[in-house]
Amino acid sequence: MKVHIIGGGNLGVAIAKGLSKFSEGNQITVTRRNTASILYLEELGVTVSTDNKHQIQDADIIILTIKPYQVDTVLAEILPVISNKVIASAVSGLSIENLQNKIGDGNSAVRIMPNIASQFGASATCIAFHEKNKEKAQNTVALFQDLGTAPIIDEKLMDAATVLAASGTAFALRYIRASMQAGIEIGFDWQTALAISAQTVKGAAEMIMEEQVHPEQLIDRVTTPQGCTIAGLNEMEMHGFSSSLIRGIKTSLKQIKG
Ligand SMILES: NC(=O)C1=CN([C@@H]2O[C@H](COP(=O)(O)OP(=O)(O)OC[C@H]3O[C@@H](n4cnc5c(N)ncnc54)[C@H](OP(=O)(O)O)[C@@H]3O)[C@@H](O)[C@H]2O)C=CC1
Ligand SMILES: O=C(O)[C@@H]1CCC=N1
Repeated sequence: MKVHIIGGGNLGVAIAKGLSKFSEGNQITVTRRNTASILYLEELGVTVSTDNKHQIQDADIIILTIKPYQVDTVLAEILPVISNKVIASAVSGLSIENLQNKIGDGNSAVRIMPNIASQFGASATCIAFHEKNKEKAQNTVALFQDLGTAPIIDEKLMDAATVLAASGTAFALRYIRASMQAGIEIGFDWQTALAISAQTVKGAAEMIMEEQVHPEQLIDRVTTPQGCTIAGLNEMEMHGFSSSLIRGIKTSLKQIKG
């Protein structure tokens, strides 16, 4: 597939790198105004351009990874030269209806919410589209399945998906950082503490995905009666571990909804 990514920043580059490594048979173009910092992508076979219209007529999917306030400018530039295109937008807060109105009936809007782990083929990319665009959205779904998981969700959950799956990457990293900091206090240098913390989170996530059970069932396998794990967990909960995460996620959601 010919994939045209407009907005070669944090997310656009992560998707381009992921596609170049985990998805076969694609030709990828990434655009931004100042390309100096992403020219290295050319070594991965990615075309880098400052021209948003560069061979865009040939694209099978146009992916928007720009900020919300950049959308109108970019669309004003590309709409005169495209027709019958799928435009997959990762722009947070931009509804399918709004995007479809902007791009007109001649093109099809799909909403995607990847995260930066796309780069490692490990994103949880939620995807939403209107029923009438179901067929046209299938290429997008296939593409993001190569970059991790790509559940199709009801659009009304898209803001929630943004917080859980995209912001969630930062939340998970903050857990790892805190664990690392504790690791230093109890005797490790930061590199060793970080490596242990990251691998431990990866292992826990792999168990959940493999066994598909409620986390508490696995936690029960770790918590020896009168042992150190339950003592630590109870102390964490006393200080609001779960409730602070839940409150943080709900606050993020409020921020998106405005
Ligand atoms: N970062 C993340 O983890 C996630 C982000 N998102 C959403 O994705 C979008 C992008 O986020 P993020 O990657 O973090 O933002 P960045 O600021 O890192 O990337 C946006 C890019 O767009 C480029 N850009 C701006 N104007 C234009 C233009 N006219 N034509 C072409 N490119 C342009 C900018 O480069 P230049 O200035 O050189 O043109 C910049 O590199 C946002 O809407 C965000 O909400 C969604 C999920 C996850
Ligand atoms: O923080 C943000 O607003 C964007 C959307 C999700 C991840 N980054």
